Amino acid sequence: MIELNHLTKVYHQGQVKAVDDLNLRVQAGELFGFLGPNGAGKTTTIKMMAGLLTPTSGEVIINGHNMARDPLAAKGSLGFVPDNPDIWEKLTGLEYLQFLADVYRVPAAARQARVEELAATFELQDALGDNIQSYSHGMRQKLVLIGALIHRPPVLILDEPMVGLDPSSAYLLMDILRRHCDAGNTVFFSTHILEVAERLCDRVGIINKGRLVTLGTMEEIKARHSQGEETLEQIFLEITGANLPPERMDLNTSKALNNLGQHAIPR
Ligand SMILES: Nc1ncnc2c1ncn2[C@@H]1O[C@H](COP(=O)(O)OP(=O)(O)OP(=O)(O)O)[C@@H](O)[C@H]1O
Repeated sequence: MIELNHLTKVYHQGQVKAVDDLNLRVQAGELFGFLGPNGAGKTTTIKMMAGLLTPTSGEVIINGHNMARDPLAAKGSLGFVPDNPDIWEKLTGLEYLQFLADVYRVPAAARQARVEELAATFELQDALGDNIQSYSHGMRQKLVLIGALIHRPPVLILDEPMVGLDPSSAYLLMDILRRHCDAGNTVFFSTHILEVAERLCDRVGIINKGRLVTLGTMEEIKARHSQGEETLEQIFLEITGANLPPERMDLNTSKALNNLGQHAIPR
């Protein structure tokens, strides 16, 4: 479970309020999508949730542990995938995973089986002996994902996890996120791919200029913000005040969806 209470982050001695009094609860078993235009405050929120940034005020509670008061327990309860998979390039994939398994105190007896299972799921098993510097962006992203799942965290937080993944890997990731939730865990991820959020998430929240502007299931959001058949993209444009025509608004969205091709998005 994730709980954010009055979470606020101010940069530049008060000139930029990146996150403004954010209140949110994401339950166990819930897959939550965090949407917002560029600069809305998504990464800042996620970095505070992961314990990488100190809030100006407010609190983050992960699986019942307060991030400020009990950071080890809070961080031990979460897996984190940052928006850029910058990892130690001189290590092999396996060394990187062993290091994370040490950090998260994964019992030695369980380690090998978990690494093998996750590497097989992401089809990375043949590359684990190679230096990370030889990995493609997508392979690095997969390795970071495996590292984030190595300790079976009850809370998984991901910042734009679909970026850089090919269609089948993106599909695989969505399936894994859904299964992680169905096993009773909490998943929170930011995305620009609105249709992925629409099809995959139990609830979504849209942040704009640091404030949570709407929150709920797709049905709830549509009932609240639309008169008829608007898509999430149209609602998003309307409530974030973006005024580009939909076909130009988010090239990532249409490109990513084209890439996904005929893959059905798992529910
Ligand atoms: N280290 C920083 N110092 C000063 N301002 C910052 C810093 N990091 C972010 N900001 C500002 O805070 C606001 C929110 O940024 P943030 O990166 O959280 O948005 P985002 O929703 O993740 O954007 P994007 O979708 O483009 O990644 C922006 O106005 C940004 O310029």
